[in-house]
Amino acid sequence: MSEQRILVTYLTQAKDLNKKAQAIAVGMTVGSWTDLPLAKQAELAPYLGEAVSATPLATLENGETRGLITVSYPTRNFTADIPSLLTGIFGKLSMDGKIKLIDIVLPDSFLQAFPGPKFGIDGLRERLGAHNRPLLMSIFKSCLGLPFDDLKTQFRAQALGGVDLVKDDEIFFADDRAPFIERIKAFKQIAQETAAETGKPVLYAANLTGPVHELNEKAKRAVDAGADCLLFNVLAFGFDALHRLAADPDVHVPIMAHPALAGAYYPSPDYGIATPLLLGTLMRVAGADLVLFPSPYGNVALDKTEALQLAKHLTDPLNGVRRSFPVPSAGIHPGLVPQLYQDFGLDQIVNAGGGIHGHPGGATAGAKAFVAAIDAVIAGRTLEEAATESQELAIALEKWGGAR
Ligand SMILES: CSCCC(=O)C(=O)COP(=O)(O)O
Repeated sequence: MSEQRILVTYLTQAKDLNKKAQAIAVGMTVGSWTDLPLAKQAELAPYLGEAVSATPLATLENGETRGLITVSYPTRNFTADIPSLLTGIFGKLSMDGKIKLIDIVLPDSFLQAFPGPKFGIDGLRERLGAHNRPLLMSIFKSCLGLPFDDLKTQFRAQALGGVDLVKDDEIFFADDRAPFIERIKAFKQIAQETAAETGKPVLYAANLTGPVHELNEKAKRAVDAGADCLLFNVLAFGFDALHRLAADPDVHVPIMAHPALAGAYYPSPDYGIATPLLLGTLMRVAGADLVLFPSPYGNVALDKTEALQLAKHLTDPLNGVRRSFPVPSAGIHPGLVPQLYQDFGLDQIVNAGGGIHGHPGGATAGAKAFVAAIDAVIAGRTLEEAATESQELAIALEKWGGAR
């Protein structure tokens, strides 16, 4: 059977897109080709990249063509990890003029080396016993420097409002006032108390930080202490750190990927890595169970087409790799729930920090407003109708308005 190849698509510009694709295929693999003696060519042929296609999109004022090119790479060129993949297909190329990495299609033989999410959408729904609605998550605002008791109060308030998950802020590292393991134990205890009151479980996602070689050990200690979920700043640590956590059988809790630093990669139309690949395919393949990304509506907005494509990359069939939960975030308030539902559907997590804590009635009321909004869209009702039965939602709509 012939070796399966990795297909890589780039957006670039050149006088001749076909020639550029050929130059990349050779330059990113064996380095030079036509000048080599025939015997050497035969020896190196199994390692040679191939130009697959060139699709022009526009002719530029300087006479160059802007377009998509696809190059295929033999899987034998890589070790089965994302650092080798990214370096091999885009390492020095990322610094060589206008070129953006758009998509990677990994063959089965290569994908098998990656864990993918341990739990994914179905596993997380199972843990929460919540199958027929978007989930709801709230974010501590703020964490840093607060006394432990304040954090406990914040956790209790969010949980009593009926959220499914509470996550740390991603900038919560200096936790000497509320140490990592102690937080996990304390919030677990509070979660048990609030579940007895509300009838709803709530999971706490603790921010996993520290030296990269200590992460797995720290994650295991968290699991032993009763951790429900881990928040992880994937791009700061590197995709391989996520891969190693997801592949570790002792770290049997869902991992939530935060997009911190992603703005250094995706916003340029000409450079970097496209968001559906960066925060979609790569996060999922490396093992993120939940992936936060900027929603198209908030204060840190992502282009809507890209956000929808990203969510598809997290949830479309991918050779048996579990689906990751899309978590469109930033600037989310209850009035946006119908829009979120229309755009991202059932399998998403509605996630809010300011939209919960900024409620005039406090975090419990803020969470209740979201619960009422989610129940309304699932029942096919308008928020205005639901607000006649939920004072918390009525107050939220008065403060933030409805969907834009
Ligand atoms: C840019 S996506 C990550 C969103 C995030 O981490 C966050 O804290 C959002 O907070 P908000 O108050 O805008 O809900």
